[in-house]
Amino acid sequence: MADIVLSAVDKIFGSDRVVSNVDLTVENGEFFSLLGPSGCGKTTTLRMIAGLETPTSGDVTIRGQRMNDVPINKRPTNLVFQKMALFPHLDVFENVAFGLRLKRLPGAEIKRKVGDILDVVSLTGFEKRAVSQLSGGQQQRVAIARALVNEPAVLLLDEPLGALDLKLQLHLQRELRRIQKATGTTFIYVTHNQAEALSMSDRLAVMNGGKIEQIGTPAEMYLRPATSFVASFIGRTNLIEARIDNVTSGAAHLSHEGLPLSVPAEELGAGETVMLSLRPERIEIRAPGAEGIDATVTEAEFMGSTVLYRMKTASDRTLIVQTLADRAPLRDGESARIGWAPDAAVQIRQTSVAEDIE
Ligand SMILES: Nc1ncnc2c1ncn2[C@@H]1O[C@H](COP(=O)(O)OP(=O)(O)OP(=O)(O)O)[C@@H](O)[C@H]1O
Repeated sequence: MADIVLSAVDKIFGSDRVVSNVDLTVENGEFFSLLGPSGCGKTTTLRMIAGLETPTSGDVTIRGQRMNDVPINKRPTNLVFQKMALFPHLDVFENVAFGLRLKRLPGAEIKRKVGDILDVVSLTGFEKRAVSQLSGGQQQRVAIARALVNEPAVLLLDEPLGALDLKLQLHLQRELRRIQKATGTTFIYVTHNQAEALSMSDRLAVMNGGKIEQIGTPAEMYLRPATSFVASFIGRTNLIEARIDNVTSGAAHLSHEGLPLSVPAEELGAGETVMLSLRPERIEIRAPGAEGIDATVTEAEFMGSTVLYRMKTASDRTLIVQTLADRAPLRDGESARIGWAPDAAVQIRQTSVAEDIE
């Protein structure tokens, strides 16, 4: 059963439509991320699921029940923010036990539940520790334990790792994924960090300007982006606009920089202009004289296992090329033969292009 369904949800603040016609289904037990740049409406969407905001129009349904008018404390959801306020005067055990004490559960049951959840978040042995004596990552795990101990059907997480350093973020990403699988809780995770969303999610939605651009698995989003925004926001890409030369048996043929490309044709015809995404790793550096074109390195970025080049072609176009760092890197100004397989690009719809934030 779907845990959460948003249908035609709009949120308007004053004259700003910050969430626009959002349709979304999250399945039971899924790790689902809302990914997008700052201000795209992902937090507002999460807050409407939590009950902190009311949709201007459309419906939010959780486990088959329409939630629009259900107050936050009556929803089967719990929220974890970037900076969780723990109770500084209570120890770890009491911070986690807080919600259970409010429910007046028997002491033995509270002890068992808190013990179980501290085990899940790898904090067994920290029960009596003051929260002020914990690291940032440990505090965030206490916050997550406090939310999970109430056994919510859905845990809503708004950039919960945003305030932590990179190493801790990477560690807790894996921990969160493990916790989610161990408890089977549905997670809806808001982030602007594409690497985080790709590595953790079963599926994700990319939002831009209040709208959902695409929903899919991480591999689908990367390998078959639907729009120019998704192609440029998730990973890097070369966006190519080209005219179709001819169409044969379901494939449209065109060329870029004189090299052939083809995409499944469906409803395309010769002469039409299409937009394609050609990932940097699909462009190969070839031996001198091999089939391809010559291009000159204008910038080389050594990234460890790979090298990223910006290369200029004879017609003064820049292509981004990424190769394994298994050969001596090309230097600025050096020229090389490059090429690609005809099926290296995918067709996309033109929307906006994500700004390079790196
Ligand atoms: N209560 C409010 N009143 C007016 N405008 C708001 C309110 N809350 C959010 N907004 C606006 O709605 C837009 C979307 O905000 P939202 O917080 O949902 O974005 P976001 O994608 O989560 O961004 P970020 O990652 O920066 O938090 C922003 O332009 C924001 O300024």
